[in-house]
Amino acid sequence: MPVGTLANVKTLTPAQLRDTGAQMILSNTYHLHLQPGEGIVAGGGGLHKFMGWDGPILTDSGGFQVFSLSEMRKISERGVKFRSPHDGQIIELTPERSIEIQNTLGADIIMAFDECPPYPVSREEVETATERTYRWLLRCIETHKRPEQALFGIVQGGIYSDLRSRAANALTELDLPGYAIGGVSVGEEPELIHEIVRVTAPLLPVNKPRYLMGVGTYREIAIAIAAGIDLFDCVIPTRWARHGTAMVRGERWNLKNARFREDFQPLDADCPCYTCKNFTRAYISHLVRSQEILAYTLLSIHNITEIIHFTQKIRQSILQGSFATDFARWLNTDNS
Ligand SMILES: O=c1[nH]cnc2cc3nc(NCc4cccs4)[nH]c3cc12
Ligand SMILES: [Zn+2]
Repeated sequence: MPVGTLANVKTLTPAQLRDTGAQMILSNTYHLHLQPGEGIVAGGGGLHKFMGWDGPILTDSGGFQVFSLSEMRKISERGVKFRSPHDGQIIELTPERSIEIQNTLGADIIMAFDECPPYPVSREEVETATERTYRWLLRCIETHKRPEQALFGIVQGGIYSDLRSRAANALTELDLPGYAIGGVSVGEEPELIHEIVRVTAPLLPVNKPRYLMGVGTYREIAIAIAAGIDLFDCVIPTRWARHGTAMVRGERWNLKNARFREDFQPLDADCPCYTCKNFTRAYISHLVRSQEILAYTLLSIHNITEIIHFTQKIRQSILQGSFATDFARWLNTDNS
C-alpha cells in the first residue's frame, strides 16, 4: 500500500497512482482529524470521493502517529492526550474517538486504536502496552457498528515471543476480519523484524488478511511473505522519490550522481512504468538537479511500480512453487 497520509499519495494524481498497479492505499486518522477534519472529508462524500480514489483504502488509527509526531502527550487507560501541532489545542484520542473518526472518514479497512511501545524499551513497558492495547481493542469492537468497514486488530508484544504469541492468540479468539502486526519498524535491527514476524504471522488465521505495518524494504517484504504476510505499507518508494532517489532492481540510485548526467537509457528497460517508457536517466537527473517538481512525480511513479512489481513477481513464483529459489537472494537462504 503506497502511503497517502493526507488523502493523496504525494506528487501523484489518482490516475497516475492506478497506473502503478497499486491496489490499495493507506491514509492517516491522526493527520486527517487535524487537517482538514473528518467532517470536511465526510462533506466531500467520504475519503474515496474526496480524493478521487475508488480502490480500497485503509486508515491507521492514530495512536502510533501521536507518539511519533506530536510533542507533549500523555497516555492513560482512557486514551492519549496531545497538543495539536497546528494550533496547540489539547486533543484527546481514545479507542471510541478513533473508531468514530475512521467511521466518518469512510475507509474500507480501519485499524484498532493501539499503543505501539517505543524501541528500545523494557519488557514491563511492552507488557503494559500490549495488555492495554487488548483492552482498547475490545472498546473499539464495542464502538464499531459499521460491518462494511472491516476492523483489523493489531498485535503488539515488542521483541518478546511469549508476549507476541499471547497477543496473537487472544486477538485470533475475537475472530476479526483481519490482523496486523504492529510494534515493528520502529528503529530495531531488520533481523528482529524477521524474528517477530516468523513467530507471530503463523499464529494468525491463514484465511484472513495479515498486515505487517510500516514495512518495507525488499528483504523484509520477501521474508514476511514467506512467513504468511499479505499486506504492507511503506513510505520508502515515495519518500525516496522526493529525495531524488530511484529504486532499481533492489538497488538505490541517487539521480544526482554524475554517472547519470549523459546516460540516455531508461531507469530500468524492463520496467513497464510511464517514467521508464518515456524518459531517460539523464533527463530525470537534470530534473532532480534542477529541483523540478516533475522529478518527484516521475520517480514516485517508477518507485511504486517497482515495489508493486516485486510483490507481483513473488506472487507468480509462489503460484509456480519456486518462491524459495527465485527469491533466495532476498530470503538469505542461499548462503546459510
Ligand atoms: O504498532 C503500530 N500501530 C499502528 N500503526 C503503526 C504504524 C507503523 N509504522 C511503522 N514504521 C514505519 C514508519 C513510518 C513513519 C515513522 S516509522 N511502524 C509502525 C507501527 C504501528
Ligand atoms: Zn519504471
